Amino acid sequence: MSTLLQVENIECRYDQLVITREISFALNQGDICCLLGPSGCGKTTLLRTIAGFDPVYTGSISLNGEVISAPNLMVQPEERRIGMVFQDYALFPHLTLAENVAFGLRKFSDKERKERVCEMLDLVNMSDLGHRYPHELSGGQQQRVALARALAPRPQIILLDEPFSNLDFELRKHLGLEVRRILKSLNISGILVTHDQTEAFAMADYVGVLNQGRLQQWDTPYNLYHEPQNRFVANFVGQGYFIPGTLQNHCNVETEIGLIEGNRAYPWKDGTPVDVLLRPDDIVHSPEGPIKAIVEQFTFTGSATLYRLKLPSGQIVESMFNSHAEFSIGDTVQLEVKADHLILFPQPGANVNETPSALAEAS
Ligand SMILES: Nc1ncnc2c1ncn2[C@@H]1O[C@H](COP(=O)(O)OP(=O)(O)OP(=O)(O)O)[C@@H](O)[C@H]1O
Repeated sequence: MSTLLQVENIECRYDQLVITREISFALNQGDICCLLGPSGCGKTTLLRTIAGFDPVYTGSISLNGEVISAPNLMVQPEERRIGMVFQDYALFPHLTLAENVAFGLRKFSDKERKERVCEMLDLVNMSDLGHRYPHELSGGQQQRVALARALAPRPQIILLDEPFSNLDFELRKHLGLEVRRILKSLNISGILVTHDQTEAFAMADYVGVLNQGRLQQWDTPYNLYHEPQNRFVANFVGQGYFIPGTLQNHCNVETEIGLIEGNRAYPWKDGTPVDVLLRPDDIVHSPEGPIKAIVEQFTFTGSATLYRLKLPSGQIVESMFNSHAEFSIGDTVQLEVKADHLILFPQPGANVNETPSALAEAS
């Protein structure tokens, strides 16, 4: 597979204010990625920079091996073969849907333009509605037309800036999967900006987690959840709580709920104070289980119920119970830990005293 987009060590600024720094990632032809992060972390700035609306201060962006952004170099947005889909659809209200889709096709012949408009409206399941105006459509329909318009000039890559955030939950889920299907069927790459993790996981092959203008991790959804590289990613992606403990034999942790056994070695000395990440699926309801906790809160989700539980020390953990196991706030429940691998971080200020040779021995 060939690299389509290469973002190398870019820094973006508004005036002298640094917004994103040291951002690097690459996207292969046909891959869909997502930029995920809290409000204000720089997702839209990064997207606008890739689109060519904003310059880079350092580093470079290349598309198909050609540099399109570097300090003092900025290929114009319309020359980049990059399509954009915005949160507010941004359709031209005075043009019909067909005219909206045809808008970027001025260089095509009349015949080609007509064919392309039909093909694109068909692709987004709107072929019967080409004569309508945007105000005659629902939000979901308008966003489909916006996608058709962005895809019509055959871009190499589509940038989607929170495209579903004005839509209700069910429609977002449905449209997200549909957009993925459409992009995959055309082998067109996409970059989606969102702060909705479920959307990112459902749509993207790779997710870049940003915080305060820096890329924290670029990885598959599976790895972000199971192998977070730092505390920010561990907290931001998925649910879960850290509980404190001390490292033993490089892989196990002694905690208030007993010895939690891990199956991988960490390079820190025995006795290092660590925090263990426990996801709701790492702690399971077990009527004979050795751990007792009090129900603080619960959220019924249908097939399962997420319980927020207080351990004797006051430490909070979460656990996903089968929804048939019903408990009320204040009830005592029994639990056991079933974590197959442990995600540990040294406690802030801990002297970790890394010992690579000990790691080799332990593993
Ligand atoms: N035109 C601008 N001039 C100056 N500062 C800006 C400009 N646009 C954005 N910023 C600032 O840059 C930072 C990053 O904004 P950006 O819109 O990229 O974040 P975001 O992650 O997309 O946030 P959100 O999820 O809320 O849309 C913010 O602090 C914002 O105030």
